[in-house]
Amino acid sequence: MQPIAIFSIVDASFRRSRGLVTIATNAAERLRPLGEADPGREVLPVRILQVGAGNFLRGFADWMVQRANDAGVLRHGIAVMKATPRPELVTGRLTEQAGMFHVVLDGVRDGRPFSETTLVTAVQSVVDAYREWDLCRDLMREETLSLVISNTTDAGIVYTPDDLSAAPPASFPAKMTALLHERWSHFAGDPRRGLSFLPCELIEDNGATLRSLVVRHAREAALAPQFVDWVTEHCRFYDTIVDRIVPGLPEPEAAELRASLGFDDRLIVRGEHYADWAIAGGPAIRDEFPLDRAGLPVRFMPDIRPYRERKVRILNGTHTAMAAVGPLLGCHTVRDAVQHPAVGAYLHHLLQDEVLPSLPSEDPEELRQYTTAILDRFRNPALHHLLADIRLNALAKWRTRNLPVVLDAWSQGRRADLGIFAFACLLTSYAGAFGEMPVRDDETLVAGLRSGFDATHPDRWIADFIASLDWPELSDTATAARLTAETGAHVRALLANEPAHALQTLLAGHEAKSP
Ligand SMILES: NC(=O)c1ccc[n+]([C@@H]2O[C@H](COP(=O)([O-])OP(=O)(O)OC[C@H]3O[C@@H](n4cnc5c(N)ncnc54)[C@H](O)[C@@H]3O)[C@@H](O)[C@H]2O)c1
Ligand SMILES: O=P(O)(O)OC[C@@H](O)[C@@H](O)[C@H](O)[C@H](O)CO
Repeated sequence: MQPIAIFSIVDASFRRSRGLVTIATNAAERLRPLGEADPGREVLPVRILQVGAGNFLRGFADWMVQRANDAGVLRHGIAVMKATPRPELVTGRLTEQAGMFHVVLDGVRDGRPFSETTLVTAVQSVVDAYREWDLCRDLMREETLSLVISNTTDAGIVYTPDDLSAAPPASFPAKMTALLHERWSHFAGDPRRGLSFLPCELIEDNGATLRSLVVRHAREAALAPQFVDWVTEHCRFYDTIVDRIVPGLPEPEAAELRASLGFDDRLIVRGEHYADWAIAGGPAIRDEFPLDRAGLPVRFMPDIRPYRERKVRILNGTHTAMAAVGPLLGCHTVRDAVQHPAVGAYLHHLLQDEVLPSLPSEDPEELRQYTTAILDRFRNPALHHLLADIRLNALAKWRTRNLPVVLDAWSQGRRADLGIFAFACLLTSYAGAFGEMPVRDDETLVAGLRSGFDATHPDRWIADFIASLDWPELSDTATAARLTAETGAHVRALLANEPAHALQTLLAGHEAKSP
């Protein structure tokens, strides 16, 4: 077995070592503070496997681990695994930068601009599942390893038939199954070597779903029943819900930040100061990963489902709606949308009249304050959160974040015109009704929308599109018919007038009906 190699700034040569790391020889130069001495970086035991190294994990989980390490609460090194086959700059840069990068948190505190910068040095190694699968397997033989943190987007925790003997298996759950099997074999089923999974994907029951997929892959591959028992009894899969807005950082702004920091850091991530990590677990995970004891915003609780639902419906659902409606009225960023007179009013009514009534709460005032705080976060002057980025895969997001609000409203005898208006905006703009806008969504669905589009007879087009959706929520004929009819009405209004006019008319009618 190859030993795990680590980045160390103390090792100024950053030579390629025998183990997990490919290290650029000039990494120390690239990250050294201009004119300052080598900070003398500590070598940490690798306790965390991190799957993915996107903006969010860097600005949230890595930031938390770093803060807890700095506070002396943890001494955790992170091994990052690149788990997608496509070429990607981030992990390459991470290797070049010896695993280090800056997290800049910007916002307003006590009415004044507030900014805080953290240099993350916790990442000790980077492995590529597609080029270095053997090294990923070696990592599983490390005694110190105890946690797996992932963010593979909403598309990562899914079942597809897979080959566990491939190098690597294709899907994230199948990769985890193969790696866990390696660990189980190496440690001869030792119960103490089970791992704790903290998935950050925003899907419902993320931990439980990942566990069920690992067990399914193990059974389908006819792995030993003792392995399945070890997974279910000695590995722990926690449901978690994460919250921190971490938009991508476009190059002109990134260059400014690099200049102001004095580091040639190509992986700077910028986000808001607010953060919340709710983990469905008790004393065991809290003792294993006591981030809260370092003053970090992490909560351990028996059931996170209510928190997840309100966060996804209020924050992410509002993001999805504004990303559908805002660009049609000239808004480019989240702040543009909340500050736009008509779009802002639309979002206010969407939240007050459709989203909040869909969320049962013992403390409505607390829920209102939570909502107000989210709208304030959307106004953060330091962040330029592009609606175009949030529109990525917006059809699936509307389905998981907005459609449940619509269906709850209907089942409670209320209307949900505003949520459906967002769907109509999405469909018409994807079809090209308002000129060419960049579309990054399910290619089959978008092709269907475009080929069938008929501005003069939109009803048939909408009916065909909704009938083509393989969404179990619409399997009931009456529900599908109602969504078709109501979306069709909004589409006709959008096509007959400018979107701004359609929105004004919708709001005027809505306000007239509101109590
Ligand atoms: N950025 C935020 O503000 C924020 C906040 C909370 C949650 N999230 C969630 O994070 C995700 C987006 O992350 P980001 O903003 O860091 O984007 P990003 O594009 O920077 O990173 C996405 C990461 O996911 C990895 N990935 C994608 N598909 C994968 C797969 N099938 N298997 C393994 N890895 C896979 C990519 O390699 C990359 O590392 C979304 O699902 C979002 O809901 C983002
Ligand atoms: O990242 P997405 O594309 O799934 O969703 C866009 C935003 O709604 C999301 O990233 C939020 O900023 C985040 O969930 C805040 O915690």
